[in-house]
Amino acid sequence: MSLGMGQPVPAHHKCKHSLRLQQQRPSRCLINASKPVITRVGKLEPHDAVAPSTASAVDAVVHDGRLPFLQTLLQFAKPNAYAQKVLAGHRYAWGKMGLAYEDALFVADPAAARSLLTAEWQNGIRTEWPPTFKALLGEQSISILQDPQLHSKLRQVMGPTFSAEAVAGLMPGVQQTVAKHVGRWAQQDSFAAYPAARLLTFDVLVNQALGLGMDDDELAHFAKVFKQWGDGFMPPGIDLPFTAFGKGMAARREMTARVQQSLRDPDLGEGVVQRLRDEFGADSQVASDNVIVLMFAGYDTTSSAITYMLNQLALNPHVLEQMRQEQAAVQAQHGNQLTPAAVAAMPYTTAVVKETLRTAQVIGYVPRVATQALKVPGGGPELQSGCPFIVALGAMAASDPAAAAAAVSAAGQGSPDSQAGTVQDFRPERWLQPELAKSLALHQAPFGMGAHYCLGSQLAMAELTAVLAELARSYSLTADTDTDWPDFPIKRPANGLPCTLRRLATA
Ligand code: HEM
Repeated sequence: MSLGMGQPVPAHHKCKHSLRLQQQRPSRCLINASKPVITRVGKLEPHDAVAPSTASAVDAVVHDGRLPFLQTLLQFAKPNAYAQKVLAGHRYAWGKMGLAYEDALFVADPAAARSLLTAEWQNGIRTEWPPTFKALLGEQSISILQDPQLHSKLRQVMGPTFSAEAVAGLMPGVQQTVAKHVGRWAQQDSFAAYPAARLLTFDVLVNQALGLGMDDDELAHFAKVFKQWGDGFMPPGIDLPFTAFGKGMAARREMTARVQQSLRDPDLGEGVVQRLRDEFGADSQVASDNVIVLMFAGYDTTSSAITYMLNQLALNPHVLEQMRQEQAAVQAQHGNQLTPAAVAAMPYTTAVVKETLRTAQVIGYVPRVATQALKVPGGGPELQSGCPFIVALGAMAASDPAAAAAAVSAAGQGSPDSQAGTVQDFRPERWLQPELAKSLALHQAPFGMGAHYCLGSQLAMAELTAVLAELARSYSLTADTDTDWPDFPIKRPANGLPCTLRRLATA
């Protein structure tokens, strides 16, 4: 799901003081701000990866990452990059957020972030969405609702569809859908990867995961409706027929009507839609809001990741080559089906999926608000009730010393492609090095953490794996990778990523 940092926070949750007051007296959001700001102390160092922060007075020091007004505009096009700029390599930073230019705490300490999000309901932490998100997703959707019992019930009802076992059962359909779309891509001289990946993930979602039974025409129509709906999330959210938000709301009404048609269908097959209906009733808003939120959460995110993966493969042909060898061995032993045993026999391909998610940072941050006074665990600062904060997943991932360590070790071995040696280098093999596992597990959280941990992570991994297997087994790939990647409302290539696929003579 894409999350909006560059969005106004509702007034009742704002820290009320101005920037000028912030600089003159202790912040309402940050009790320890009266201490002197010593930015060096809070900086993430490589040893932090293996020794997560423990209670310590010095950790409470927060970097002052408040940027000049013009620089805060970066949050609207590249909020993940903005969060990293505010943090500037520190565990915690005090930065500006949203149209209203509010103060928020940015958190990049992996242990503290995990601890905060794991117990978020108990700690009075809530997801904090701007009004456009609430209106477009629905007040009763799992991401928006503020009732812990209903949240837990929804996870129980929807979870079984997305468990590892259930996704293994969906895999034949996912694999078939992927083969159909990739085959169509290869029939064109060139195709734009981003819209093509969107159509693929929409197909998987509505027909495999949700069982809504859309044919190609309806699929193409609702993919457009969905785009119109997605465009509505951009602020300022004025509900008129000609504004993006107004058109988004019209799209939501059309989607709700289509979802309700399935909910009321007596022949509806087994699955998550049927379970929502049985639990909450065919006409309930809880059921329809949560079918829609599943589409929202699973569509843009996965298509963004697939597109970024194609970009990385085009830039790193040796990775595709290495997967080809692995896939040939897997096919020889397990046949063509991506059974659990076959997937378990492809560690390098799985490492490519993980490295894609690490470098793509599809969701670079998750926004929250403290609804009661809160001490950030592990010696972090204190927040007062009403203070917004951002868990900066992207900054955390980028501070992972395992990334830099792999680059350094590859350079030491004289690897030909190791000159750059930065954490952004695409090196799937880092996931196969046992000595880096602890650090990667601590810092990499592409699917979030804790109470709101991504419900569809297994499905997303399955889709990425199926695309990689299909490409490596049967196609060569080139792409125009010379493009910018804005990341709001979702990370995507400005040029759509024109690609060419050719079927291998041996396929
Ligand atoms: C690469 C693809 C994906 C990424 C990177 C991703 C990432 C995330 C993240 C970071 C969160 C946590 C948000 C928060 O803490 O506020 C989340 C939540 C969620 N995701 Fe995903 N996701 C992906 C694919 C999917 C798919 C395929 C589905 C299902 C079809 C899905 C369903 C959900 C749902 C329902 C939630 C809300 C869970 C809750 O609030 O309890 N996601 N996702």
